[in-house]
Amino acid sequence: MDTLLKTHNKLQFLHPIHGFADKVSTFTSSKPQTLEPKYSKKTHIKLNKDFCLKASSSALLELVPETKKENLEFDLPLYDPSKGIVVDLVIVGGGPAGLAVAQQVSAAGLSVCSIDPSPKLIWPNNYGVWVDEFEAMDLLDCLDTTWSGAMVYINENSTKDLDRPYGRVNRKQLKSKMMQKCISNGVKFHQAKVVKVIHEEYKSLVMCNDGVTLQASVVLDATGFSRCLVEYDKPYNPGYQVAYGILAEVEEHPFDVNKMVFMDWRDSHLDSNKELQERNKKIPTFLYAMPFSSKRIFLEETSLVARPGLNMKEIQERMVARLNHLGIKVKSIEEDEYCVIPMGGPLPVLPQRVVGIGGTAGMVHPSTGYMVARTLAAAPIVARAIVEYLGSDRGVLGNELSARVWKDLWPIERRRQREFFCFGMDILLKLDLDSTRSFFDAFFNLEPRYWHGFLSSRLFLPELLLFGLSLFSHASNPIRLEIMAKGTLPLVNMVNNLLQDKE
Ligand SMILES: CC(C)=CCC/C(C)=C/C=C/C(C)=C/C=C/C(C)=C/C=C/C=C(C)/C=C/C=C(C)/C=C/C=C(\C)CCC=C(C)C
Repeated sequence: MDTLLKTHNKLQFLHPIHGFADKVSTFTSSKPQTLEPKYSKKTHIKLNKDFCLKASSSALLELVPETKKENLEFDLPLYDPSKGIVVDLVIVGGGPAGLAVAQQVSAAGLSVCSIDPSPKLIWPNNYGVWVDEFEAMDLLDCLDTTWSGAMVYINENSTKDLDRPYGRVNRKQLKSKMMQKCISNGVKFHQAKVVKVIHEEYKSLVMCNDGVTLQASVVLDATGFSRCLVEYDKPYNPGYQVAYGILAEVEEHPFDVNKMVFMDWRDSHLDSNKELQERNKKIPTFLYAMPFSSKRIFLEETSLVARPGLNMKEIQERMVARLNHLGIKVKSIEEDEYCVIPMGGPLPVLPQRVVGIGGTAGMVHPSTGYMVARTLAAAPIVARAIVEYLGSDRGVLGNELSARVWKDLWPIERRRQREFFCFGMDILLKLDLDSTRSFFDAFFNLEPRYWHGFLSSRLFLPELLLFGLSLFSHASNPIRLEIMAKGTLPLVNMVNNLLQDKE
């Protein structure tokens, strides 16, 4: 993980592992002040048998072990700078997005070099996806746990039982699988950070912090939210998803191990702390949980989206209060994670010479913060475009080639879809706890094709309009009024943006 990007509302915004991007810009760490991301696995700290968290987040943080970075055991074929050859594609960032494109472009016989400061490091964070999304990409073997469905707790009296299987990504398996394919296809690796790119008419020079310069026909920026090379020309004003999560061994927990907890909006744990409760009513957080067994569970207190992002300490306090209330006694913590995910905001300049994918290319779902599945599904589109244009004898190179790849990545239908998702995010930003509950009550009452399609970016503008109308018709009168009052300006903005965006 590279550099501190910016400090915002006391939160530290870090690069994700280069290019890794669903629930991203996140890091696993033992202490919130730490700027370097850390990764810990199975380094439990064992506690007294009857230790129980008291109402303080510092007690929780004390359980977090010192972290160790875990690397994959691969002998990487290294790029040889002495040869001075022009490679077809240089990919900056070795996250899922970057490796997926590397794997697919190299499979077509083109030369590819992947640049990353830690190419063997296992990606941090617990990534969740809907099982059907990974099944469609033949990646079921990269899920280590699946649940037959998911629960949404709207409030103390109302729940939704979502009949859609959910899974946790096995990040080690996913990365190993991609690396193996890259290696057997002849991808070369260079361990460094990129500091600058200079473009000539038909090739680009990629300069690294170790003094090495690579020459490439195409450069792909897959560095996640660091937006290392891709340029933006509009003010950056995203919402922020902020979350704190722990993978813990507990004495017991109240959740069904066959269902993951997608959202728990209950707030009775804050009854005895009126100040926290008031703040939670204005900017609510929910619990997201993956119960692996009756004694091992991943728990994450999450602010869906806020601008500015919610303070991390506040989130930790809310989490501790919730765990106490639920009677969850944490015995040890395997790892923890801090997540700060920018959502929405403008797209990069389209087109531009450097090509992008993932967070750097605006691919986080603006209403949910999810990205892995969408990015992995976009990788073949980028790879196919690069192979088609670069491999053709039509002489498509330089700016023209990049423009065509960008067009394939962000065709008009996808840009319109994103506008609608940003409109959704603008509404979410304005909802307090009560309205958020009513909103999701209506959302999860929709026909599955609507809510599945919305969350998995499978609906395009005409269907999204039907989705919006259907949500409106399922909503209670107060939330309809709220959508009209708070959604009018975002709706006008969306319509303006849609009208201005020409093919
Ligand atoms: C990194 C890691 C590992 C982590 C991170 C953290 C977490 C855990 C996270 C989680 C998350 C989640 C769970 C999320 C979820 C989300 C969701 C569900 C979302 C949803 C959303 C929705 C929406 C936004 C919707 C919207 C709608 C609308 C806008 C509508 C409207 C309507 C109207 C206005 C009416 C009229 C009509 C038309 C327009 C046509």
